[in-house]
Amino acid sequence: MNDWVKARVVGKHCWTEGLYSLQFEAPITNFVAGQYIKVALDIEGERVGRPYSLVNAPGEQPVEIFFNEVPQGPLTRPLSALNPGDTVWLTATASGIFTLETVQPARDLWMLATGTGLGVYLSILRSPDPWRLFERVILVHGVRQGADLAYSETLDEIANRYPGRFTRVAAVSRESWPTALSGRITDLLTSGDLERHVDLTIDPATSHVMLCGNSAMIKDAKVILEARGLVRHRRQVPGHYTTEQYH
Ligand SMILES: Cc1cc2nc3c(=O)[nH]c(=O)nc-3n(C[C@H](O)[C@H](O)[C@H](O)COP(=O)(O)OP(=O)(O)OC[C@H]3O[C@@H](n4cnc5c(N)ncnc54)[C@H](O)[C@@H]3O)c2cc1C
Repeated sequence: MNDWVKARVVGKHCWTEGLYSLQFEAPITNFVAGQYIKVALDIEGERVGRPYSLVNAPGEQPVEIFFNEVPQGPLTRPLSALNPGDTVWLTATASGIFTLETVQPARDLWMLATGTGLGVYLSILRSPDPWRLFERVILVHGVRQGADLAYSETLDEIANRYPGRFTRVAAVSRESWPTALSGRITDLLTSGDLERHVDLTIDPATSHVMLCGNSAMIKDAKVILEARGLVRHRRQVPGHYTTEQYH
């Protein structure tokens, strides 16, 4: 059973066609960075809910999600039509284990995201956790078009707050973009271009890798990482990479 609470939309941002952030006034503060809530609307008499990572840090308001419209998706089309003042249902309790809670400290934390998978890392980056556990944090955001590179001001602020410790890499796969590497994250891993660009190597002795986004990226990245000796992290058996699959 979901513990639904009614929440009011207090902010909306459209980054580019079909790519949105929504902010809610809701009593959800007690969560671990990296967790998600469910967001629901009553559509034709039925409550349609889907999980969304929290973008805000624990204790910060407003509650925020980052999502893209999915053609024929039952929820995202009506969700993107909401405006400040409208109401939605949210689960009051956040869930999920894609957090840094059980991860062993290492030198480098690599956060690899495709599309809206960026959102979960914003919450983690805004929390004290990565800065307590890792010396260097490398965020890699893979998108199809340069216009999909959302939250750049937020990422600039984080870079300014942690000089020399935070590196952010954009990878754009379907067009050439001035500030980005060209290609998919997995291809840039295979070619070595990503690590050459950052001047760091993903290695089980020094790295923890988080993977968030679509199933193809996660499946291919797992193969690449395991070939290099990284093993999946589990609560009871610490390893080197963790995953959160959105679709
Ligand atoms: C733990 C978890 C956290 C998630 N967090 C986020 C988040 O922060 N932001 C976000 O945008 N989505 C997130 N998702 C996906 C989200 O829950 C919905 O599936 C998505 O927003 C589409 O909802 P829908 O009802 O319109 O379509 P659905 O009925 O959910 O899906 C319709 C079809 O679209 C595919 N699909 C789902 N999401 C996408 C996508 N983003 N792009 C392309 N195809 C997709 C599904 O695999 C399915 O085939 C998360 C999923 C999980 C499991």
